Amino acid sequence: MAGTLPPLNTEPVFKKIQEYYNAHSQELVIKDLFVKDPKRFLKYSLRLSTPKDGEILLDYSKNRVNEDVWPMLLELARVRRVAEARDAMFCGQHINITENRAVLHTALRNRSLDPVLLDNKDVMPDVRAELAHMKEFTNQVISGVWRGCTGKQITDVVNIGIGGSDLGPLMVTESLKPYGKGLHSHFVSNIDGTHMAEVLKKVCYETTLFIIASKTFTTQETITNATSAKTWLLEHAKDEEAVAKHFVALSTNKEKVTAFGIDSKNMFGFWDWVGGRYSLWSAIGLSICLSIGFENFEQLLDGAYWMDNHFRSAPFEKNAPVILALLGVWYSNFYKAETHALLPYDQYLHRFAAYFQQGDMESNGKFVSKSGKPVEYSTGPIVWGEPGTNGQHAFYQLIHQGTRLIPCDFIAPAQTHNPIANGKHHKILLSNFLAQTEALMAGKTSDQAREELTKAGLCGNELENILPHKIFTGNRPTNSIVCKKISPFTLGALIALYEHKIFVQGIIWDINSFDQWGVELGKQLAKAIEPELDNCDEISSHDSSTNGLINFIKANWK
Ligand SMILES: O=P(O)(O)OC[C@H]1O[C@H](O)[C@H](O)[C@@H](O)[C@@H]1O
Repeated sequence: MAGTLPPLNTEPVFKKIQEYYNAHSQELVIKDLFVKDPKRFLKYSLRLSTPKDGEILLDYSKNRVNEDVWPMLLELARVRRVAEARDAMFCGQHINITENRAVLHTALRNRSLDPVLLDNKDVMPDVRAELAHMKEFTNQVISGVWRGCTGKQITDVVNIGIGGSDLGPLMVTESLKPYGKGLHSHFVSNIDGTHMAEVLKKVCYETTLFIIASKTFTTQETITNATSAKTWLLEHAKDEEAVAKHFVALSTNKEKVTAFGIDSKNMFGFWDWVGGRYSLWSAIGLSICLSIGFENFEQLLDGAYWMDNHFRSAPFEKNAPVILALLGVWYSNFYKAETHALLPYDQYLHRFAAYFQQGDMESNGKFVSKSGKPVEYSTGPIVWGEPGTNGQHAFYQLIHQGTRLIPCDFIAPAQTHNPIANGKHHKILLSNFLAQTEALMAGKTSDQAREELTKAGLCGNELENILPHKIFTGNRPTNSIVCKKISPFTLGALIALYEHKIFVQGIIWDINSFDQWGVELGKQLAKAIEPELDNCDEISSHDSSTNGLINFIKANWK
């Protein structure tokens, strides 16, 4: 395993980058860099030649990097021993040190015949057996061989899970809707009874399959929702035997699944070396299989596997996850950017940013290094975003003219699945995709704004008063990722690209990207509060704010 790293800010190359930033950051004006170097696009873009569904283009030329700083950033990845850490992950070392676990979601999409050894045992036979089980079940449900308790074919699938057991399947199912095989997919995650109640209004017990997705099978929201779904089914079916036809479980915890009343024959397993937020490639992907069919799920795995190999083999200067990671480090640690926006120009990708909010923020939202010492630099950014062009009419104002620097990734497919109105919609969508990164980079100078206002007939005080509001400082950095179309293969590759970006950043920041202790405290306190909501007694055991809130709720809930 890679040895201990010194604090990032003490690395000589980090200090060199800091010095460079202090002396030269004002000179890094992206539009000027393009003027100076006609080959800039070629130098700072990467065409990923995938074997299926076309190339993927990563254009990172609209960033505040030049030939001085970029090699130093690449050097930073080397001195932080990213390659060694990457190999340790792929080779099954226990890199999740606080839980003493390997991190092997890449084995789930290992499409080669090579073994993947974990503590000297090949995990691949178990992985393949689980995939075979998923395939068999998926085909049975889609073809109508698997039937509900009254003999009717399944028409609706309800995935009950939360966090990693919800966001991945939901995002992929939405992203790949054009590949749907006819079943209706629903997702219930929130403990708020409204989520379950609204889904139950839409489905019929005879034709609905509930998938209870939970790595631990102890998550309060999921178990409560699953219990309510079971009660609902039994109220209608009036037969305990119905559970076996309408409930399956996806989990690592056989004991708890059986205790819940789901037969282990109807359980799809995975392992503690699959992190929740990296689990869509495992049995947790069953709702994806049921939506798009098993062959398409395999394509998703193929795409991710292709990206895994790219990450493992490409030199850093041509390695897409490493490039994205280094740009993120540059803006987070030197420009002190707080956030990173993911902006897909594809309506099907409308949950992409939400998915990577968990992927990134749960992985890299850490304040201590692997050795347990507080870090003296910022780690994971706030990740957010909405699909274009909706975002343009909402929050892009701040990206263009606000006081904060917000690095953005723009993602678009050249082809749409829905070329309605003779492709007009997609042409407008792509024009906006292209215009935004150009506008963010180029901005609008005072002279340009003045000229426009003059042409519009303004002059004197009227012109001078409005002028400052019309200026765009520009120089706002973006990456553009373009693929041919959003296919299962391409999506698999895109997801793996971001997973590995997050991994590389975690290594550079020397944090454990694979635990999530930060979500525990709130759960503990909620457990303590729950019994206090059982009666109308006035509560005084907390701080006065929490007491006040509890007592207000109690006074108003009836
Ligand atoms: O799959 P489960 O065990 O039900 O866990 C669901 C989710 O809950 C936890 O609180 C974690 O923060 C997530 O990483 C996890 O994905």
